[in-house]
Amino acid sequence: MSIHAVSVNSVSKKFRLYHERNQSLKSAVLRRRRSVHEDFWALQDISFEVPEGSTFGLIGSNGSGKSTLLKCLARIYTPELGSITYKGRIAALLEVGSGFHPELSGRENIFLNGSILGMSRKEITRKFDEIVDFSGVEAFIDQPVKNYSSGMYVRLGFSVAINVAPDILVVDEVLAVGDAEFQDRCKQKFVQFREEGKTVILVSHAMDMVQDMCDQVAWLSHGKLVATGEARPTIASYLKSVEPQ
Ligand SMILES: Nc1ncnc2c1ncn2[C@@H]1O[C@H](COP(=O)(O)OP(=O)(O)OP(=O)(O)O)[C@@H](O)[C@H]1O
Repeated sequence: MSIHAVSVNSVSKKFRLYHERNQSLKSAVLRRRRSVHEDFWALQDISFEVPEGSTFGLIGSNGSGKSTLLKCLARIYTPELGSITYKGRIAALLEVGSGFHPELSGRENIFLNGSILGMSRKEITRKFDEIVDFSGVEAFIDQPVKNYSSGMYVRLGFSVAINVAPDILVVDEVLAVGDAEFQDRCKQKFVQFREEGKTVILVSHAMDMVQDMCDQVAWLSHGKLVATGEARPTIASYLKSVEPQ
């Protein structure tokens, strides 16, 4: 029986879409404080399991709910319905620069981001050199990160996230921002993760990369789960579904 690193149980996530939001006190009074909105279910009744030690991809067209699901997995969003259970420590790398303060230096941000991700100061100090080495931004480590390029942000963010020694690493499309050499290094790191029995969950539109790296995928469409399964056949079905007729 395989052990699950993550179990997603009937998860639904709703957003409120405002049509006429009250922008002023006057409009609030005139409309008796009611804003006009409708509920939009970005995820509906999603259930699947991610086997421990696997690399797992989320695929689907634009707006299908992949990033929303990743944010639920990273506990940034709380689903209205359903639950997610985890086995182990989770670290997430979602948006370029998330968890970084622009005015602080790279060095200070390593400590800030590391502690947000659950590392102690001692642990960060011990891993500091390794984090900087992997990121390749040592020449700029004492510059405020607001002066970094988006690739440099991602390098540093990814480097901190993998050094948290997570059991589960959740990564959004951000890696696409890094250059080819950095992407290669990240891929090698994912392979090493798998060998160490760790779990990676990633979102990407690069189907060749997903096929290359993932054991299994979940395919989303309009907030619903179409299929989960072995990467190759599931990606083939997804690509067939989006082919022009
Ligand atoms: N904060 C939000 N408020 C309202 N609607 C949102 C919010 N975030 C996402 N949505 C909506 O939820 C749906 C799913 O969005 P999501 O970003 O999860 O899709 P995605 O599959 O990651 O898309 P892409 O491939 O373009 O990155 C979209 O219709 C989007 O407009």
